[in-house]
This record gives sequence, structure tokens and C-alpha cells, in this order.
Amino acid sequence: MNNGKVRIYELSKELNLENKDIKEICEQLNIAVKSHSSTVTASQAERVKAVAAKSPRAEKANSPKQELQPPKASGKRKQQILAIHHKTDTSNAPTQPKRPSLGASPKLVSPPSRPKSTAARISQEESSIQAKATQKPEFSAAESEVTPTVSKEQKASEQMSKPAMVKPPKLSSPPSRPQKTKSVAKKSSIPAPIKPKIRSSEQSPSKLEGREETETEKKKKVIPSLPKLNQRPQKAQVVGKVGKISKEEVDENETEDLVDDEIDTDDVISKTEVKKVTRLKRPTPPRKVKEWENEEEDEGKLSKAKKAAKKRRAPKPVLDDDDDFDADSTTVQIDTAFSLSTARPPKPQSMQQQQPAASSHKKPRKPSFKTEKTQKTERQTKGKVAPTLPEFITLTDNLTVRDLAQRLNTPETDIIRSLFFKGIPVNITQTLDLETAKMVAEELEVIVETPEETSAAVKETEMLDADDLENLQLRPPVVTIMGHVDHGKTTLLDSIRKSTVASGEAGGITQHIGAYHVDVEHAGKQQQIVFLDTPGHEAFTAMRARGTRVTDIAILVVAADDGVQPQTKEAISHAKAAQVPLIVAINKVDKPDSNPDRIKQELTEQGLVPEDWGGDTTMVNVSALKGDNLDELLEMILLVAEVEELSANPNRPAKGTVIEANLDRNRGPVATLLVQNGTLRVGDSIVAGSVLGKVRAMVDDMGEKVEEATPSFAVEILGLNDVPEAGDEFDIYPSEREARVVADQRAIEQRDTRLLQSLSSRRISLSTISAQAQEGELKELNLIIKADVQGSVEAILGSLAQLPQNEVQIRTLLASPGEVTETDVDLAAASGAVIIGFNTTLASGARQAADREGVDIRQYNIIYKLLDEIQGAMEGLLDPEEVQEDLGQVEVRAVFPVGRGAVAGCYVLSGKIVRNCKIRVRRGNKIVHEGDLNSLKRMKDDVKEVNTGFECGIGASKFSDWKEGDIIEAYELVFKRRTLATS
Ligand SMILES: Nc1nc2c(ncn2[C@@H]2O[C@H](COP(=O)(O)OP(=O)(O)OP(=O)(O)O)[C@@H](O)[C@H]2O)c(=O)[nH]1
Repeated sequence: MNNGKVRIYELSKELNLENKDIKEICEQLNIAVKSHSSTVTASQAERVKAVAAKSPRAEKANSPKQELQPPKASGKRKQQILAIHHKTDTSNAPTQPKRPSLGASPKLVSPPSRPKSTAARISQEESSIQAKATQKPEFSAAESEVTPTVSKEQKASEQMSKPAMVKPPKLSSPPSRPQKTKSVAKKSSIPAPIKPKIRSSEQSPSKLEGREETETEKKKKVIPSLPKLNQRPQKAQVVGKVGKISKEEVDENETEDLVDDEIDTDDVISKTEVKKVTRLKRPTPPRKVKEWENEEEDEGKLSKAKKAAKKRRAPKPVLDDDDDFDADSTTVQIDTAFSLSTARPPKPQSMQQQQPAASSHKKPRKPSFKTEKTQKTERQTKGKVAPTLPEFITLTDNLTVRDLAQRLNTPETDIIRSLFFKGIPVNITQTLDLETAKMVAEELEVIVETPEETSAAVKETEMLDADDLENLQLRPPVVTIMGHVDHGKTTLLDSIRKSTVASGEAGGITQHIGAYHVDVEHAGKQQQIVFLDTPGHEAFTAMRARGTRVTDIAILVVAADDGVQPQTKEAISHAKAAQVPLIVAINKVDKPDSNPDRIKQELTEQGLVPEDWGGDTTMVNVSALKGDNLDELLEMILLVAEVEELSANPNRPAKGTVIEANLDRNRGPVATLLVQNGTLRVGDSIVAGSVLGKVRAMVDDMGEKVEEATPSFAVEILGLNDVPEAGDEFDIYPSEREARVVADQRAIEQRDTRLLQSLSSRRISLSTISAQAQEGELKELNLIIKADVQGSVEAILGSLAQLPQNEVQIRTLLASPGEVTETDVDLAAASGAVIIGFNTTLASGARQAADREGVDIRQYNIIYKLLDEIQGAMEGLLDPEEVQEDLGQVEVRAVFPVGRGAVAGCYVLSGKIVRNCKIRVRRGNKIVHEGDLNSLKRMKDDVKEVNTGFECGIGASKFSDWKEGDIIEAYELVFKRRTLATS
């Protein structure tokens, strides 16, 4: 007693109760006490005593014998059952004294279904526990400290009105969870909350680098808003400490919020240790850091229960981060940067590099899951206008993957991937054929236009410049004769020439000039017509088409006895494409079976309606052979030319087209040029295609040297450095130097074009790919073709294209007119090609080079022989096929057992049987054995073969079940060379 006041421990001693019990009673009576040393007034002490006297606990304390008695009242039983919470921890003696007070609310704790025996057992345990409890009657200071600070008024009022509600404060009391309390007690020495500290340590550079923190780093970790962080033990210690709180504990009681809290932390730490870098990418967003700061500030104000509830409601930052990471790595990166910039110490340089997207305040992007490469591409295109696919593209020719990608405005990789998944492996420089390119484009929903291939007959270059307009003069028409084979083109041309050229002069016409000038008297004056001599064979289609490029008027020859044929139609289309006026010469009208009207009818069906039928196509019936009506034809040509007003400016440097070119052994490169504008003179610096030259001499169609050639004239020139290609355009330059610059530039362009062409020859197409897939590896025969003139080259190429190339493909690496040179040999050696020379010779040194390099040069002057040999070479590349070759039939007439096996005594019915041949033993309709014949004897001697009508002994190592009457079929497997036809 102290001034009439009584201390709690005095009361407990007096009442033989524990301090805690007294405190509880005080709480019930709304008497404020803090600890066992707190004092109460005398009257309050009396009230406590009064309550304590009614307490069963007091009764129990005063009569310990009753503890051994089984409880009779249901309320007693309930008390015992409550003790289950404590039986596992006998060291936690202070919990035991609480039971009496709980016993006051029997309804709460009585499980009616509990068997009596269990209750008795528990009761015994309780007794022992209580016995121990009496030895340690007081709580530790630590335990007192963690006692919840829920509003006492609230609790008291609840307990007064509802005695049963006395339970909640007890349940939250730390002593009821001894182990956890222990850990909490430990934790209590660590300023709460722990999360911010751990977060901070997550960002520690030392942690990242797996080294001890430096003092500077430790200082850096101090965040003003979280002053306690610096006071805490080092991270490693925290990890160790928290790590002791195992997950099993969580499993034991998941409702324990504090432990949950720890487990969260533990979770973080374990992840920290396992995935350091990963964790660095997902620090807590600043908003959450703020939350923790608030929590710290509010500490002490909020009850643990409230904090736990709050935590339960609030998302768990770390786990959320995990989720974020899984779902969206981009978001994580951005969050990282954001939090680093606001609440974290600066990262090591290396880590910053890992986070290029550190422009913190950006809105998180959607998950992309794109490959690094795609992202790179995106980065590259970032800032540019987003690539959009075109609505449609026009494809006219094969093109590389790169070109197609550019046309489609799409990454090359997309095209490569798309084709790869279709089984077409390509690279960026590979050439796709039109069909494949179209498929790729259409897959991207881009409309593809593939207009009819622009005819080669289209006049591509306008020969007239604006400057020429003031000096225009009429020029002779350039005429091409076209038509089907044998319809009389050559005869017509010859007839015209003979009829117009004075006899005797015709012999002077140069064979290869490819053009004829014809003088015709028209409208009272002498006029000229230039005829281009174009080859008539099918293989020369390209050449003929090229001829129309320079053509002003086309003559279509149609034999009146044959009618419209495929090449007639082709000629019509070329003329139409070139927008060249067409005059039809219905030839061979002298023939009895000729029917010009039928021809007109057929031509009408092709869109050519004769003038006398109301159309606009001039048609003239002629007989080339007899020369009938040729004048009228020439007249018509000149009339049409008049209408066309064909003109050019002769007062300027020449410009025109190479009609034909070849390499003359004596004269060097020779080219026939058609001057289409200006005047060509001897001494001019000329560039034809990429070939440089200086006009040394000019020869006209009569074989006469001329000094100049005006528009529409064709001349043969000497002085070029190389053989240009037929169809190349030529220009004259003021000086040789200027000409050289242009020639060099064109040579570079031409080399690029050739490279593309050689790549094109390796082009991938759907058909070739599928053929390769079906028939195994595709083989190639590489060729270099050299011929006398361009026309021959094209004829050879055309014919080669018709050879079957399913298994063996021809790759033409080079095809040009001229001699076979050392350079050709080098190319052939490098590419394993065969050189084909047609009507041409070997330049000096070529043969030696070929011998040295082991290059095969084949020379021909007959195209069919050339084709035969190439076909043979292709067949040589075919895999031979294994075929069965029958040898003969043998009948088994006797069987002789030999050892374990048997030998067949046979008679050769037909053919022969050979040792080591293959045999097939047939019994009736069944084949009973197939294998090798191992021994063949005649009489007792081994023999190589036995012919028809002889007897023999046959043995097979794997077969001895011979039966009389068996037929042995003997055969051999032989490899036979296949032909292209059979392949
Ligand atoms: N009866 C008759 N025969 C003709 C006439 N024109 C040509 N022929 C004959 O028809 C055949 C073919 O004549 P070509 O001039 O070689 O015919 P092409 O169209 O030049 O033949 P290719 O050069 O092979 O395309 C020759 O036998 C000529 O004699 C004609 O007007 N009347």
C-alpha cells in the first residue's frame, strides 16, 4: 500500500492470481493500469477483489485439487478445450493464467462434439502447464510492450455488454502465439516497417556487384524521408534474420499478418538473392515508397490489427512487381527508371546501360514480346514516318528480296521469314521470280499489277531533242519486214532490191549490214526506203522485236496460201506495241490455192481490217516470187511515211541504234548502225552501249565507203574498241575524253547489270524449289557462250531454254558475240563452266589458258550439234538409274542335300545363268526366295556361267529349300545412264 493505493502485484499476491489477471480485471472495471507496478486506489482494489473472488480462476488457484477432477459443468470442459492453444508450448507459461477469464465466456469455446476423453487428456496437460506457470508467474517486459493498444474504453464497453467479446483482445495478445511473438519481439528491436529498408538494400550497388558495401554507399542509401533506414543493421543481417522466418510458419498460420508481412519480405529477399539483376529492373514505384513512408510516420498511431488489415487490402508491392515483370518487361524497365530517379541512389554505370529506356515518366508500353532484332528495327524506324504498305505495286520482272522489300516498304526480314515458312529459303540478295514476288506481295494484301511485258518493240528513246525541232527535215522511212516462217519475207526483200537496184550492183551488197536502201520514184521524185533485214527463224524473235525499235513502218507478210500463223500474230502484237503503222503484204497470190479474202478475214479477226472493207489497214496483194504488185507496196510505204511526217535534224551529231555487231577477224569489231538523228561522220568519237570508239571508216549497203551518214541511213562502221550489243544506242561526243567518261560509266552500269543477270540465273522460283524438293539436289551445267554475232547468241540461248531442265539446270554465265578470250577462260575456270563457241575463234592465249586451267572449250558451227552435245553433257550430270537386266531361266530338276543345306540340280531353260548373279526362285505363282547365287557348277567344276540347254548345280548360301519344279529367274542389276527425255 502506498498512500492508500495498492500496487497490482500486491493485489495479485493477495489474491493468489497473476499480475495479468489483475490487469485484465482492471481493464474490465475500466481501471487504468500499465504494469504490475501500477497502483490503484483502495476502492478500486476492493472492486478488483470483488471481481476476482467470483472468478473461477481464483477458485482454482485456491483449490488446486480440483484441477485433477474431470470437469462436470459444460463450462469447465470448454475451458479445457481452450487450452489446446497452449499445449504445444509449455514454455509459454504466462498464457495459462488467462484461461480462467476465458472460462467466463463458455459459449465461445465449447465445442460440443469434442469427445470427453480428449477433454480429460487436455485437462491433464493443462494441469502440468499450470504447475509450471505458477513458477513463472510474470510476463516479460517485451511481451508487455507488444500488447496491443486498442482503445481501452472501446474494449471495456464491449466486454461489459458482451462478456463473450472478451476474447478478441486476448487472441491478439502476443503470448497466444509464442513463437511468432518471439520473432516479433526480435523485430521490435528493428524499426518498423522493414520493407523500405529492404527495398533500399535491393538497390545497393554492392549487392548488385556481389561485394561488401562501402561506407559511401551506405551513406548514399540514407533517404531523408526514411531516416530509420540508416540505423538498421546491414542488409545481410536483415536477410539472415528475416530468413529465419520460414515459409512453414506462414503455412502454419496464414492469418498471422505480421508473419505475412515478414514472408513478403522474405520473398523479396530470396528473389533478391536469386535474381539480382531481375530485381533491379523492378523496384517499387515511388507511389508505394510513399505509402511506406506514411506507414512509418503513422507507426504507433495505428494498431497492428489495423495495419494488418491495411496491408491485406493494399497490393503487395513486390509480388505485384513480379506480376508486372512477367506480363510486361517494358513496364518494369520504365518503373525502374522512375523509382531510381526519385527515391534510389544512383545506379552503377553498367546497370544504367542496361536500361536504355530510362526516360522515366513515360507511360508504360504494352507488352511487345518482340525479338531483339524486331525491336532494333523498330528503334531504327522510330521517329520516321511509320512504314505503310503501298496499295498496289507494279511488277514487270524478277527482282531481289531487297528490291521487293523496298517496293513493298516492308522489312526484308519479313519477306525472308514468310518465304522460309513456305519452304523457300532465300537471302536478301537473292532474285525472286515474278510469281514468287507476286505471292509475297499478295500475302501482304498489296495488289500486284503485272502488265503485259512491255514489248521490246516499243521505241524507248526519243531520238529528237527540243533543239532539233527548228532544223527538222524529212527522212526516209525505216521499214521492217515481219511474218511467219516461209511466208516469203526474204524473197520479198530480194525482189524489191532487185527491182530497184540496177542489175550488177546487187552483188556489191554487204552480207551482214542488215539493211538495204531502196530508191523509189514517188510523186515525181526519187525517194528512199530503208529496209531492215531481220532474221526469220523462230529463235530470232528477240532480234526481230529489236528491229522494230527502229522501225517506222512494218510490213507484215502473210502467205495467201497459208493464212495467219503464230508468228503472224506475234508480229502484229509487236507492231501494235511499237505503235508502228502496219502494211500487210498478202504474198504468194500467184499460187493457185491462194485465197487473199480468207487472209483478210483472218486478219480482221486479229483486229486488222482492210481499207477496202472499211478498215484502216493497208493490204496489198503481191507475189514476191514474180515481183507482182511490188510497186504498189512501195507506193503505199511512201504514202504512209508521208502521213507520218518522218523527220530528223541532220545538222547535229549522230544518234541512233546498233543494228548488228560482230567481230571480224581482219577488221576487228564491226557494227551496223542506223542513224536516227543527226549525221554520223568518219572521225567521230562514238560510244555504242558501253563501247568506246572513233569512227575509222564507214561502208554503206552497197559496200562503198562513205564519209557521212544522214538520218535513216544504215552504215557499217569500223573503229570500235569492242563489239557492242545489237540494240544498243550510240551517241557521238565532241571529244574522245568525254566519250571515254560516258563509256566508263556505262561499263560500270553494264557490269552491275551482268551481275544481276548472273544472280538471276540462280533465281529461286516456286517450281524449281518444288522440283528440287521432289527430285533431290538440283544440278547445274554452267555455260559461257560466245558466238559470231548477237543473233547467233540469241538463237543458241533460245534453243537451250527449250531443253528439259528439271534435274539439270543450264546456267549461262556469259553469252556474247566475239572470240573466246582468256578472260572467258578465267571465268569458266572460276565457275566450273564449259565454254561454247559458235562460229567463232579463240583469241590468242585462250587455248593455252584453257589447257592450263583445265577448261573445256567446245566449238561448233552447226547449232543442232551444239544442242546435242549440251544435252549429252546434261545427261552426264544425271544420276544413273539402276535397272534389272534379265539373264535367263533355270528349272530345278533335282535336289541334293549337302551338309545342312542343299544344292539344286538345274537345267537352263533360256538365256544363261551367271555366277554371283541375282536370283528369284519362283514356285508356281509364288516367289519363295530372292537373293544371290553363290555357287554355280557344271559337273563338279565351278564355272562362271552356264548357257541354255545345259545342266548345272546351283547353291545359294541363304536358301536351301529347293523343290523340284522351282523356276530360278536369273538377273543382274545394272546402272544405266539416263537421258533427259527419260528424266
Ligand atoms: N509461189 C510463190 N512462192 C513464194 C513467194 N514468195 C516466196 N515464195 C517461196 O516461199 C519459200 C519461202 O520463202 P522465203 O522468202 O525464204 O520465206 P521467209 O519468210 O523469208 O522464210 P524464213 O526466212 O525461213 O522465215 C521459198 O521457197 C520461196 O521461193 C511467192 O510470192 N510465190
